[in-house]
Amino acid sequence: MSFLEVRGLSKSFGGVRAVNEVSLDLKQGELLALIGPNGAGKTTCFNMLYGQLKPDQGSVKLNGQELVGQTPRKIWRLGVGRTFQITATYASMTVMENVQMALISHHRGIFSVWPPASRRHRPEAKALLELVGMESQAERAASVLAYGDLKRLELAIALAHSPQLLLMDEPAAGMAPKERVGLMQLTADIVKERNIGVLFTEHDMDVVFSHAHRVLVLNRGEILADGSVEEVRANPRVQEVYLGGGSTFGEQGAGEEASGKQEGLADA
Ligand SMILES: Nc1ncnc2c1ncn2[C@@H]1O[C@H](COP(=O)(O)OP(=O)(O)OP(=O)(O)O)[C@@H](O)[C@H]1O
Repeated sequence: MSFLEVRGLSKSFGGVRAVNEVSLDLKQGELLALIGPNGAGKTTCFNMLYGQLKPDQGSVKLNGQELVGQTPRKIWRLGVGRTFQITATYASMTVMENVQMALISHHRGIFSVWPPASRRHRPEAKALLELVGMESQAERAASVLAYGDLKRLELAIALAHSPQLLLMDEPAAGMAPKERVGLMQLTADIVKERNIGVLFTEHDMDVVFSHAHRVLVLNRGEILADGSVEEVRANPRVQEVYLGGGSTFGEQGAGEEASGKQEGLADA
């Protein structure tokens, strides 16, 4: 059963209809990709789901509770986490301290002098670092981490709040191909193990086709297709939007020529 129900979400900026009557459902344990060409409305959708942007109309229900009109803080409290394209960590703190701070916030801790933050929630923080494969780097400063490790740390921070729904904004952007596969496999494992729902945007089609359980295609603010990887790949309208109708998703390298920012449209 769907725990996230989005109905008729719309947003205009002046004369631009950025998102038009978008509806979607997400189940627990599902990894749903939201894809579309540049300017399709993906970020606008994410910002509305997370309360950073007020929709002109529509509804976003998490377990039946309306999120539209709530602040991002309240939405976060209700169980929605988000990771961003630009990782948000405290550079001067260690990896462990970053996760501890997130746990203090989750447990509504007060930043009192005693006990010091460095002693709080250590076992829980350690378990989260183990989950994302970062336990060996726990005492390193976040500032010296490789980009891929920063993304893993960001995931641990987002999970510290035990979200039911995780919104991931281009999680694999800027990563080397091997790191991308590793991060997405980790995300897929976490989705399964914790039975959470993940909605992610992505321009790298290899990442989408290898890991998404279902794919939603946006074009000019409207949903063009919603289905399994196989259904979406075979959809002529999707191929038209991405590749100008001149090729298919299965053809090596076709995507880069036709769609600028889109990457890796070869067979996943
Ligand atoms: N704050 C804003 N003010 C005016 N227009 C905006 C604003 N935010 C987005 N838009 C417009 O809304 C449309 C959808 O933009 P959005 O950023 O949601 O697309 P996107 O699919 O996330 O694109 P990209 O893949 O390039 O990040 C675009 O035409 C964009 O120019």
